Amino acid sequence: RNPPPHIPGPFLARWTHLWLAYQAYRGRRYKAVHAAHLRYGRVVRISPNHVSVAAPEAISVIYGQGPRAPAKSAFYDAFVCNGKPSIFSTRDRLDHSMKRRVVSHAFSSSALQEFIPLIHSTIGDFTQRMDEFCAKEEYFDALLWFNYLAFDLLSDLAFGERIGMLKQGSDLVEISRAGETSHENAIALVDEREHLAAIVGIHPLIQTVVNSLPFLSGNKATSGLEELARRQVLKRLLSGDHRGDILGKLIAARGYDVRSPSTDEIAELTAEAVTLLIAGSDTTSNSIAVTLHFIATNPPSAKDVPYLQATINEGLRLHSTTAIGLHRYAPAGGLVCCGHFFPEGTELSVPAWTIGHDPEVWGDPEVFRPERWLESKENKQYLLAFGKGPRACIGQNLAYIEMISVLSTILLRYKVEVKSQVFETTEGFMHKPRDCWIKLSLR
Ligand code: HEM
Repeated sequence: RNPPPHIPGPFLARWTHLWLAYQAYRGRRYKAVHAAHLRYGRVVRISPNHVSVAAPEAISVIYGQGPRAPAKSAFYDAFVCNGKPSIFSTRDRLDHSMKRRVVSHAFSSSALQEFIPLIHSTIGDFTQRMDEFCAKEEYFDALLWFNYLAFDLLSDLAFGERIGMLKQGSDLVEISRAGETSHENAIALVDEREHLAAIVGIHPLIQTVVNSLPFLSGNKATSGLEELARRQVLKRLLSGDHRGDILGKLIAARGYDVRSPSTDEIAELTAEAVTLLIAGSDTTSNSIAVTLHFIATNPPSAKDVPYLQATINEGLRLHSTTAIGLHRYAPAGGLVCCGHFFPEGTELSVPAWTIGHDPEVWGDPEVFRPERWLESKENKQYLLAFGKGPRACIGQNLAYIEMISVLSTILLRYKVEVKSQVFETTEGFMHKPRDCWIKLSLR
């Protein structure tokens, strides 16, 4: 079942999963895998049973459609919440198609049209808070505020109620554990859960050992987020409301009786709610922060919506919000990719950061040049920020609406100065900036 023995890779990675797990622990997996590709070539072993393929032609093979499409690997078990796989973490093809059909109601173009006034109203509140920073004429960490905005936006669309971070100017949320209530930072909970999952997902044994240690901060973060999501789900069910929020659409599509939901139904909705909270907030806010940084540190240019969308794509590529390769298994009968045969069960991935920085694909990959997206529509097939194939991001259109609305509001209303020309990043499952210090003044 192991991949062919001649595939090169870092010495330790040939023998143990701990090499990759250690890189993930250090928050630099994408850098280590990229360095391995520079040294060993396009096809590299990054764990005893895992081969990273940094070739554009591998994208449609490893993330392909159809009955023999490689399925998500056991890596995703680390993202299962409450013992119930969500649309994101389920590995079973049938279960996934059924969930995707149900969830897609909430992301259809008519649903997105309904969401636009809600998005604008939350951005209105965000703008008020930004005006206060303008008046202070001081640098502030805008990443925090993009996070508050994204959480409020997402909770409004998902549960029909904003968590209220913009209003309180903080991400503290109430969490009850074993009868005790405390206030915890929601953003830290998301970061810790995501980071832990990205490490332990690398091998089932690591998952078993780490999951048995409930005192670890990542495990506490998981239970905290589950509790937060379960509370929102119960509140939403008990309200008996018929609002068109994402949870409402899920409940309707499933035909659940909101007056007497079963434990199983609550667990399922909670798993989807945690996924929405994590997948929909952190990702968008980090992408907004890096794109704003790139805009502020590069010469000003035309500002219409297609150009802004091109700018966002360039930010997603250059920073690579999704930087690691997303894990898949070679299907029954194996798979041929880039001239190699991989037996069934070989873990395979295409490293998003490496593809986003491949000179053969982009020509000048280190240059921030939004025009490349207007020059060629072909480029989109190499942008891995939203994944590809049947498991690609279902929230992609919503994310673009959010990012375009927020960035155009900021750029039209304020002049933006960044404190530093460079930003430091870290990596959990997603690749994110550590902060985004800016100063705003009214135009
Ligand atoms: C810039 C913003 C975003 C980025 C970069 C992003 C990235 C991704 C990626 C890379 C995947 C595929 C993961 C994999 O194969 O392992 C994914 C899946 C997913 N995303 Fe997003 N996402 C973003 C915004 C959103 C939003 C706003 C939502 C919802 C509110 C969302 C919900 C989901 C869901 C539910 C999945 C699982 C889809 C499936 O397996 O069928 N995402 N996202």
